[in-house]
Amino acid sequence: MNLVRNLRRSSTGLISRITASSSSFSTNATNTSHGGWEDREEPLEEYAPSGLQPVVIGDVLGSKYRVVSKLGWGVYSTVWLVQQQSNGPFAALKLLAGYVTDVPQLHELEYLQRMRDQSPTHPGHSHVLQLLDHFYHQGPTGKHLCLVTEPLAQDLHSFSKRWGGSFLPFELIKRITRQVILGLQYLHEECNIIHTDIKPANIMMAVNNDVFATAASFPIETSIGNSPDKRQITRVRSQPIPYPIPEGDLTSSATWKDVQVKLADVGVSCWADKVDEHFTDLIQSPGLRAPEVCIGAGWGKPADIWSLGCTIYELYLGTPLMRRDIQDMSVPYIHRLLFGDYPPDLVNRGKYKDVFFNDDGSMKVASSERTSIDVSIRKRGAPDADMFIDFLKLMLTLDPAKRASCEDLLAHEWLKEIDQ
Ligand SMILES: Nc1ncnc2c1ncn2[C@@H]1O[C@H](COP(=O)(O)OP(=O)(O)OP(=O)(O)O)[C@@H](O)[C@H]1O
Repeated sequence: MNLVRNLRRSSTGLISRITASSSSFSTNATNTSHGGWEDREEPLEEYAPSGLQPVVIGDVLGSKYRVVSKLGWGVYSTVWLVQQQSNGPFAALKLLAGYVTDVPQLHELEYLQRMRDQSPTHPGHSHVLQLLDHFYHQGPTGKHLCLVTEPLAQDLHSFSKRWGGSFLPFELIKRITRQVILGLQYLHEECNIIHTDIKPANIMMAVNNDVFATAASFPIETSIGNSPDKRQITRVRSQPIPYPIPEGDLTSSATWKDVQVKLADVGVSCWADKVDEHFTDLIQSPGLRAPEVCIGAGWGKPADIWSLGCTIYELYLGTPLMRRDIQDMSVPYIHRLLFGDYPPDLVNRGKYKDVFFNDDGSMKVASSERTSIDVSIRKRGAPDADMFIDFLKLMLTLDPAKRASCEDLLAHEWLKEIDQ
């Protein structure tokens, strides 16, 4: 049951992962049992048999990785900043819950191996998370897969929040967009992987080793609690690494020339030729869910392109296309409001068409209301707003057969002046 609950929560994003903001760096070490930050960390119930493995700062895992701080956590894992020797390079160690090893549909290790080894010279290779090592850790409650990857700084969701009410600069958005598309092209065309959960929180920013060295010197906050089987668990406050905003004119392309982002979290991805073996048809977070997924019409690589469109919209406007707490059932209605009627062919293929559509093909919640994303995009006042709208709509095309591929997107004029 726990497993099913976890799989379901992860696949639909019903639990939002809340990572500590950069302000966590200014906190002092404490040892409180209850308080604010603990509520935003992994629930103690996850430390059940076959669940998460408790970790203490200073632990050595895999005989050589010393735990320095905590980078974050997810529904399947906790993620730690580790170092092999003092002054040595840092790495991120994802310690997966014990039950993950028993789920045949979860192939995170295989995806990461494919991503590392398939085509290292492809321009998208440097825009996907890189695996460095892996091993199994035998703890008192079971065997845990540990994935050692390159360490990254904060994700684009938390980075955008740091800008408060201001928009991310256009030049930065273009650069990020091009890199994410390259990374996705690499996954789709070279690795044969469908990501299934493209969203700002799964795109992370790369920084050099010095940034981790500085971060490693900040105080750590911990708290003691009890697991369901009454073990004493030390929980550690997450300290994702804030991306250092460069000096200079933030509207200039040159200022952002070194920015590098990577597609991360292939935990619920699938092989493009084995979609049927994926553990759920209801992939993606509801607000970024493709029309074909919503109505059960079968999905493939184009579903990632839809989520990519939602992601880029969010980076451009600083606000998601749909509220994060949108209900599964409401999503097709919002699609209609924003983008018009679902194509009849698509509706006819939908396993759940009766949930949303009447026999005559009209939607059950009838509304003549329409709105357009164009207005809010133009309000940002970019000289090339129309070009951007055209670019975005190649991704936010209701019919998956007509949606752009990564290759189409990379050839679009909106990206033409970006060189990396
Ligand atoms: N390589 C990395 N470098 C830095 N931080 C990382 C890295 N990998 C993961 N994290 C942090 O750990 C968190 C959890 O990782 P990840 O999303 O891969 O786990 P998950 O268990 O698959 O979670 P979920 O499915 O809930 O997203 C991320 O949100 C991020 O904050």
